[in-house]
Amino acid sequence: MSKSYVFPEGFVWGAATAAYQIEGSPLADGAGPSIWQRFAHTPGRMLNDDNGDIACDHYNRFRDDIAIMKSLGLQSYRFSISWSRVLPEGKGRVNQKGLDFYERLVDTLLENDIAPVATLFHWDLPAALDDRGGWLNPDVADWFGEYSEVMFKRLDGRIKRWATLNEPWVVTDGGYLHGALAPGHRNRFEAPIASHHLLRAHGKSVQAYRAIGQHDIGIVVNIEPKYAASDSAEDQAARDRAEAYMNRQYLDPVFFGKYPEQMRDIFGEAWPEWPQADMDLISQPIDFIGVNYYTRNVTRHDESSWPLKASPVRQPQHTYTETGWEVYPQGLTDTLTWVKQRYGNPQVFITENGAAFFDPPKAERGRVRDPLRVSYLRQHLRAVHDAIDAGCNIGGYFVWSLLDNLEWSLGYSKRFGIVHVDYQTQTRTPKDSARYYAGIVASHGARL
Ligand SMILES: OC[C@@H]1[C@@H](O)[C@H](O)[C@@H](O)c2[nH]c(CCc3ccccc3)c[n+]21
Repeated sequence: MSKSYVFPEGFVWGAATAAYQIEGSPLADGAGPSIWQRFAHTPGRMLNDDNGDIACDHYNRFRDDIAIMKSLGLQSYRFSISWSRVLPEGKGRVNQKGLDFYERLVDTLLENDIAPVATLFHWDLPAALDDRGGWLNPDVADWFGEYSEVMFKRLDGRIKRWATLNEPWVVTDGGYLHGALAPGHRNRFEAPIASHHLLRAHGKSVQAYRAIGQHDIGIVVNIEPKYAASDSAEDQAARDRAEAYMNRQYLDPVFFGKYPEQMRDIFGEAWPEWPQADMDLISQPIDFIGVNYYTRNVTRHDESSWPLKASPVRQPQHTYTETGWEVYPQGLTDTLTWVKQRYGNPQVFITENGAAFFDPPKAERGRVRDPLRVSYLRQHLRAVHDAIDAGCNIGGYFVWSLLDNLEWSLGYSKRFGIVHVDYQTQTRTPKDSARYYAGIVASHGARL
């Protein structure tokens, strides 16, 4: 007898996007540049010299995109707010037209019975703040608190679920340690400082919310479960370091008020000591966490890898996506039960889960067949249900992504959308996976 995959009453079905990846018009209506607008116009940083000047033109087409969400039966939509649209210099003067865009977006979502979930920071730091040191300047926490307050005052109540940061790990590892993402630094001493200031900024935003907000606030982290490649002590230690570095470096401070002990092993002299007052600010209570899950990592000790001394071991028995990620749905169940067990079963939303497989640049007679993505979604939604059966407190699921969009420095080469975008005509075409997902939503999982 196969089990029923009907999800609990109130489980929320949604899709996710981010501002710089879909909006286009980055400087319209008084918006200031972000570090991603600057990075994307820096020769050599972006595949095919792609940039977000147009992207999915969502800034102009958001009503059509909301109509698509409605047609799919989505109950919620996770998007991010471009800080420099609202505060062109990152602080001080508010650009009302920038705020107006997000107000129109939110009101149109509500008119269509779609609950907005807003991420305040999804990597696009105002360039004016980067000129002042960005995440390396301790004042950035106050700047983020000020921006948060502007947004809470204008939209709290219509937005009932706020996320402060999207994936501080990626911001630090990509933007300050390895340099593949904006602002493109490669500095072992900067990375821990950026991480800490990101978490302090999270804390200032939560503090601001507790003073004026009436609903829920949390943080979104990417979790990639680590599995030792062998029983050897060095592979186990490598796994522990990798788990501390990616999966615990942010959640341990938020939930326990302290960093994993492995951080000093990893960064050595580059790992500072921080005051307890900072850890108290970082670890004030939140209402939920967003978990972004894509893949797992089978980890071995690797003396040559920097700074982790750990490397992934490829798993040829499994399918890999266009971004080189192993399809491993059990890793999502393992991630959710790990969060439950380690952090006391907090409310979790899967705020991103999805895959890039090859999709054609144009639809064929109004159709885009994406069987691998349909299979990916089925397997991972079943994995979520298994975690709920194991007692995990899961509030909902947001597929990444609603639309094909700008995959950061990989440009438009990777398509994660359940809705296809023809970048030459801006035509949207729901893929087979969108129809599949709509059926899951309509049956609340019964058709899984
Ligand atoms: O790469 C797909 C998406 C991005 O388009 C989103 O903006 C971003 O939030 C996002 N994060 C991740 C996970 C990052 C990650 C994957 C695997 C290993 C380490 C980190 C995947 N994605």
